[in-house]
This record gives sequence, structure tokens and C-alpha cells, in this order.
Amino acid sequence: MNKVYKLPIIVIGILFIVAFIGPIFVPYDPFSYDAASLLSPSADHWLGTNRLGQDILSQLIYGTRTSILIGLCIAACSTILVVVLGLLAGYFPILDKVINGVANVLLVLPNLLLILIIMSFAGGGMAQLVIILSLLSWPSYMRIVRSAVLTLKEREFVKSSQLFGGHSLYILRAHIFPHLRPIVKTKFILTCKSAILTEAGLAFLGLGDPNFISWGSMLNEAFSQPSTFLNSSWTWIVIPPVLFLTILTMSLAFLLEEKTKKPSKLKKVAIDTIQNGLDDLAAYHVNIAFEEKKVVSDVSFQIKSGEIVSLIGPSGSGKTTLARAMYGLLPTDVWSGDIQYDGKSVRNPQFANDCYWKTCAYIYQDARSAFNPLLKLKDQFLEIGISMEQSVAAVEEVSLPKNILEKYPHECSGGMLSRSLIALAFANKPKFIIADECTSALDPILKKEIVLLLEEKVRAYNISLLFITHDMDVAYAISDRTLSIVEGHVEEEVLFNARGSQFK
Ligand SMILES: Nc1ncnc2c1ncn2[C@@H]1O[C@H](COP(=O)(O)OP(=O)(O)OP(=O)(O)O)[C@@H](O)[C@H]1O
Repeated sequence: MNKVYKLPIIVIGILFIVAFIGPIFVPYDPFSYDAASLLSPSADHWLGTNRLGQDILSQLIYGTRTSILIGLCIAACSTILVVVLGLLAGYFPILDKVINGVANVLLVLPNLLLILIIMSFAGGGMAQLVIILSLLSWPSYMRIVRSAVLTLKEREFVKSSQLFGGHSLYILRAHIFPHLRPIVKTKFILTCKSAILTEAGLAFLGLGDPNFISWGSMLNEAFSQPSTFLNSSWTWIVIPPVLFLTILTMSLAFLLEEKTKKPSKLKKVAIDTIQNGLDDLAAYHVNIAFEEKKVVSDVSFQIKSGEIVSLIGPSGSGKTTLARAMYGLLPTDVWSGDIQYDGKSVRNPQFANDCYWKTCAYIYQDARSAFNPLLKLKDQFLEIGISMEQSVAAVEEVSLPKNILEKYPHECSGGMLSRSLIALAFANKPKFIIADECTSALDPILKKEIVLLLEEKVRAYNISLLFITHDMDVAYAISDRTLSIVEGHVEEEVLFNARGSQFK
């Protein structure tokens, strides 16, 4: 586990123990005035006493409990409001106007002023504070949850659950809420932090609940005497509550750091001296594992300039995983070995900048999800660094009309998008292309068309192609060689004169 992630958990754990077990062991009643005023730290009073003769250590321990309880109560109430109202507003259009309207009103109100006025008139009780802060702190995050729900309810898995007759509450709980967990976690932690700070601020201003000791009320008491900073008493009456407040709020902020995933158990294999000549695509001793599960074992192969090699294998054998590693799309800690294009390693952080769409291109399995739905196709062509004229030439080369560049992906058919993706891959005339089951979603006629187009272009420009498929016919029809992958092991099957089988 990441150290930055672990430390705040330990600190917060210790503060919880102090808050909930500490009061059992406190040496003095935090409200009693029995001791002398402003005693410096000693064996009797470890952190000294304040102006009223109250024990600072006992107050600090009770203050920790108050701050943590306030933070947890407000964060829980506010987060429940955010989730429930956000789900209802996003999923049921009829409730959206009402909930959104209330949120809009609350968002324009000056919160701090409102809290000060209400706390002054309501007497500053803890219950009032929890209610006011919970009611004022939900609108902004509710809007985020609502937007996420609006997007999620258009996704296919939600639509199909609706078609199967799923009840709205079931869909909200099982299909939508799990996607909101990162937002909910962030909201809970940030609200907890700001509630602790707000309570401390109000108590410091003298608007806290007089029945509870809090870090803010300790500071209020410390600053109520003009001589605080004229002698050394500030070191034991000001520093402890400020330090605890800082430590707790900083730990909460760091709690938002992402936990690193468990690293996969891959042995680093020493790579032999690089043997591939230029113009080769080479994989050396590639091993891929996700946590405990090994997906690809010690795979090595080379593809020479202009060669078409198919990687075939049953579903789940590791084809896509290997292809993703070959294009540098997998995190480097889940795979070992090396993969090189023209002697350039995908492990090099500069590889993506220097080579993507220039030296090598990748044709994704699903053309529709490869394009950004909010950008016209022309913007996505220009993104790879070619001019408008080159984009027009690229689409015309795959027999598409040039006006397709003015369309958004949703205005194109699956076949048009597959052709566009091929046009994009060939636009810079790269030396290598990896095509990952790029025809799997197409009907047989279109599949044949796209495969033959791909082969024609690859041969015409002498490009090396790694074609991933589980369709043997297609593999035999267009490849110079096939590699078959079974349970993560690659075996080579050389084919002579195989091209021209029944696929054509
Ligand atoms: N991110 C991941 N975490 C854990 N396991 C994964 C991950 N990605 C893939 N796998 C596992 O790796 C194995 C190979 O998956 P992969 O998608 O490479 O298969 P495939 O040969 O391309 O299958 P298909 O032809 O059905 O697409 C599967 O068992 C899969 O569960």
C-alpha cells in the first residue's frame, strides 16, 4: 500500500482512539476549575491548565471527540441528502425541477452569513449546527451526482435493465449507485473536514455549544485574555488545539489519495541483447499478470517489414491483453519483457509521443467507442497532426466521401466508422499497425470488405500488420504467418500459400 495513503489512516485511527476511549482515562473533568490558573505542563497536568484552571489535556481529549462526532454527523447527513436527492433529480425528470430549484436557491445564499445569523439566534447548540450545515452543504455535490446519473441512465446496461422490467429503485441501487462511489467518498471526506473547521471557527467566535468542549472553544478561551502572547502560556493553551485541528484536517485531505493497486507478481526477465534489425516489430519474453493471475507467459516473436501476421486464439486466451501491451496501453507494472518497433521500446516514456499514429497505429476492436462522440470526425483526424487536405485524402482512400469529416460519430454507420478508423490508422503511413479484432462487430459482408481493404492498404504501403482475430478463415486469407495463442502461450504456425482460401 502507498505510504501517503497509509499514514493518514493511522493518524485518523489514533485520533479515533483518543476521541472515544480517551475520555475514560482523562485525569480531570474538563469543565472543573479546581487547579490553579495557567499552570505550565507538569506531572499533575501534562499539558498545563488554562486561565480558568481547567486541565488542557482533558479538554483536548474531549475536544477531539466533539470535532470527530460533529464531522461524522454532518458528513453523513449531508452525503445522504446528496445521494438521495441527486439520484432522484437525475433519474426522475418530474422531481428534477423541484430539487434543482431548491438547490439553485441554496447555492446563491451567502452560507457563512446565514450560519452566523442562525447560530446567534438559535443559541449555538450542536444539533442546530448539524442541521444547518447538512442543509446548506448538499446542493453543489447534488448537481455533480445528478449529472452523473443523467449520463449513466443513457448507458446500455441501464437501458437493458429497464427493458428486462427492472424496478427504478433496483436500477438506482444496483446499476447506478455503484458508479457514484468515488463522488460519494470525496463528498463525505471533504464535508467532514469543512464541518470540523466550521465548528472550530464558530466556537472560536463564541458561537459554539457551551455544553461541549471543542478545539474551537479552547482557542476562544485562550484568546479571551489579552496577555496570552505576553508570556509563554500560549505554548500550552494555543498550540495543542491548533496542532490537533491541523493534523486531523490534513489527514482527511490526504485520505483522498488513491490507494495503489496490488502489484502483480512478475519476475523481471533479463532481456537478451536486442537482436531485431530495424523495420521489425519484436516482442521479447513478454509476461503479463493481473495481480495473481498470469495471462501471457514468456511470449517472444518478430514481425518483419511488410509482413501480415495473424494472432489467433480462443476467447479469453490473452489476445487483446497482448495487443494492448504491444501498443504500450497496459501499465508497465503488470507486464515484463520488452516490445520494440524499429528498435524503439514501448517502455520508453517518450514512445507514445514519438510513435503513436506515426511509426505505429492501433485499430481498436469497437470503432464506435474509439471516436469521441462530441467531436466531428475532422477534429479527430486533425488531432493526429495531419492537415485538412491529408484528412480528405485519407478518407477518400478508403472510399468514403469527404463530407464524412463534417459528421459526428453518431451520424455514421458502423461500417463508415470502421473505414474511418482504418483511414486514421493509415493517414501517416506508419510502419506498423496492430488491428485488434476490428471486424468482430460487423456483419459478414462488411467484415469481408473491411478485411480486404485493410490487406490492400497494408500491402500497398509495405506496412507490417499484426491482425488479431478468432476467425481462422480471415487469418488464413490475409496472413503470411499465423501465431496461435493458447492459455497465454504463443505457438507459431507458418502458412505457405494459404492466402486465397474460401474467405475470398
Ligand atoms: N484488467 C484486467 N484485470 C484482470 N484480468 C484481466 C484484465 N484484462 C484481461 N483480463 C483477463 O485476461 C484474460 C485474457 O483476456 P483478453 O481480453 O486478452 O482475451 P481475448 O483472447 O482477447 O478474448 P476475446 O477474444 O474474447 O476478446 C481473461 O481471462 C481476462 O479475464
